[in-house]
Amino acid sequence: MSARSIQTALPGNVSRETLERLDRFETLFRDWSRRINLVAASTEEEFWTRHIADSAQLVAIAPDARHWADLGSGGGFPGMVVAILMSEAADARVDLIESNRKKAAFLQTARAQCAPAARVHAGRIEAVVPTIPQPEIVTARALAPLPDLIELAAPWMKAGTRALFHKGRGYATELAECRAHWEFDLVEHPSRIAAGSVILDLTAVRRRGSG
Ligand SMILES: C[S@@+](CC[C@H](N)C(=O)[O-])C[C@H]1O[C@@H](n2cnc3c(N)ncnc32)[C@H](O)[C@@H]1O
Repeated sequence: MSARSIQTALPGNVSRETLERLDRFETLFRDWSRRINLVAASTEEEFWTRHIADSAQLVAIAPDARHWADLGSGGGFPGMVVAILMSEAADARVDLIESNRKKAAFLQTARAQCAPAARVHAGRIEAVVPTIPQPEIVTARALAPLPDLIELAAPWMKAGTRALFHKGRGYATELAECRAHWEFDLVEHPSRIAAGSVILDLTAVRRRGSG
């Protein structure tokens, strides 16, 4: 499978240059995967669906957003894929935060070769978030339960940043836990890739009792 063969799962019209960037990212990803764990080995075969298309579906939800930040980016999902898809937008910026030194080195290499819109921060989310200007969208996939994600992104979300969080089947319990401490507007987008999974779209987040 290649970038071209999953183009129907990608948002909008994806240019030839962007498809080439995605192909370059795959080559780099497979090369580095031989030395470090970038995703669970069992999912590498489904690179284009489980990782690229799963990440790319976010851009279809927020096509006009230009400044994104991705928490715990790992091997680049979803942040690096968003950054590649934004490559031709002059004003695009995607901040990727990853504390693992080797994964952050991979992300720096990918930025240099495939994704000029990406900015890689090798550090802990708690320390890096206050150093980044408020993004329009914050994302996270497979990082932490929803209550912890909201706490990590709270400095931005309380100021109006919209969150797009990938979540699997157990998300209803996590939402119920969040509602004990937070109020927010919610849209649940069914995943285009994984049956039963969702993209939780949270806006207007405020802590309960904060007035
Ligand atoms: C399970 S992986 C998911 C990676 C990627 N988002 C994905 O879906 O493939 C979680 C990643 O978050 C990073 N991480 C966990 N806690 C972090 C923190 N407090 N600050 C920065 N990165 C963190 C880990 O190093 C790891 O690479």
